[in-house]
Amino acid sequence: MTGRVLAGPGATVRVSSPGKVNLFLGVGDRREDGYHDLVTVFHAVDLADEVALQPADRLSVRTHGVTEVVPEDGDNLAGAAITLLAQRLGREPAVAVDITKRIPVAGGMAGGSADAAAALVGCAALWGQDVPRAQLAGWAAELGSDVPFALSGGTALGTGRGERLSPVLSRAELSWVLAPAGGGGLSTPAVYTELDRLRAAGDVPRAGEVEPMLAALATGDLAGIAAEMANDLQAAAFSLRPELRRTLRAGLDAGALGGIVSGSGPTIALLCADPDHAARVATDLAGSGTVRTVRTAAGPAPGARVLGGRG
Ligand SMILES: C[C@@](CO)(OP(=O)(O)O)[C@H](O)COP(=O)(O)OP(=O)(O)OC[C@H]1O[C@@H](n2ccc(N)nc2=O)[C@H](O)[C@@H]1O
Ligand SMILES: Nc1ncnc2c1ncn2[C@@H]1O[C@H](COP(=O)(O)OP(=O)(O)O)[C@@H](O)[C@H]1O
Repeated sequence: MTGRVLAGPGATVRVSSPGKVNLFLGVGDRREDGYHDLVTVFHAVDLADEVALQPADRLSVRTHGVTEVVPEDGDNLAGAAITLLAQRLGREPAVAVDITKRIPVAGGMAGGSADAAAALVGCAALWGQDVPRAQLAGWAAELGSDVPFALSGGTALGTGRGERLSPVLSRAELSWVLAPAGGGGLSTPAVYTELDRLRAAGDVPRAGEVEPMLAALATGDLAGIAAEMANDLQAAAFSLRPELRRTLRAGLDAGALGGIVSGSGPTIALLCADPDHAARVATDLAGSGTVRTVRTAAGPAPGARVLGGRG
């Protein structure tokens, strides 16, 4: 159940919600409904957005901390989440939302999904509604394939279009260097479409089986995790953004254990041995001239959760 929060007039509920890296992303062929069946290992990282919600006369959504164009109000995924929740609970979506964005926009790290999950959890708390987690996860899946995982966080196996989750036993604490590529984000549908095009044009290697990754996670075998990282969307992201190859190469040359395009990209995620190693790789990569910004992060991180700061 979500926690019951008795929010008085003017109260603010703050929620932290994580970005993700797909440690493994196997993509099937395009389905009749336009989606692709996935076998993916989601891994939440502590690069998180913070979403503040307050009672108001009407729905409004503002974002801070990004230069990219992010839709506001009902077109923002957080606004869409509040509209859906209000409908289901028979209420007015009268909430002012303020999002501090840290997750790169359109970066393949599911930042919009994180904000949608935060809005669901935060609004339920603001309205003092005990919504069972399974109910919330069902509504999350209506908002987007990645939204249920942003609710759960941790490390999880995703199937279906990514919305069906099962727990993954993981003993690994992972240290990351994240390099959001310059030149703006990549559109998720465009990357899936490019993969379909590449597959129709020739033989594109597929990610293989997920079991070796699950085994490496279960034993906390960092070298095994690095070796088993795979992403079927990577070839499509490289095709649309060829310079990503250079960033990945520079990260590996800087000593990362392994590297991958995160989801549909263009963020490059580099696995490191520990936080100190990540800091060294980040410094080297920043000096390589192949990226504009570099961040470090750690996982697994918890899913969307109320921080409790109200008043
Ligand atoms: C690629 C992934 C990997 O985790 O993440 P991102 O790179 O976006 O973070 C996800 O599959 C993105 O999930 P999400 O961004 O929630 O996608 P949705 O809103 O559900 O769908 C947007 C569009 O992406 C395509 N899509 C999405 C999921 C899926 N399993 N197959 C698809 O083909 C479809 O064209 C769909 O219309
Ligand atoms: N709260 C939000 N944060 C970021 N992007 C959003 C949000 N709401 C809607 N969007 C739209 O969704 C698109 C994909 O955003 P995002 O979730 O950051 O990327 P990705 O799908 O690559 O993980 C953005 O280009 C933006 O137009």
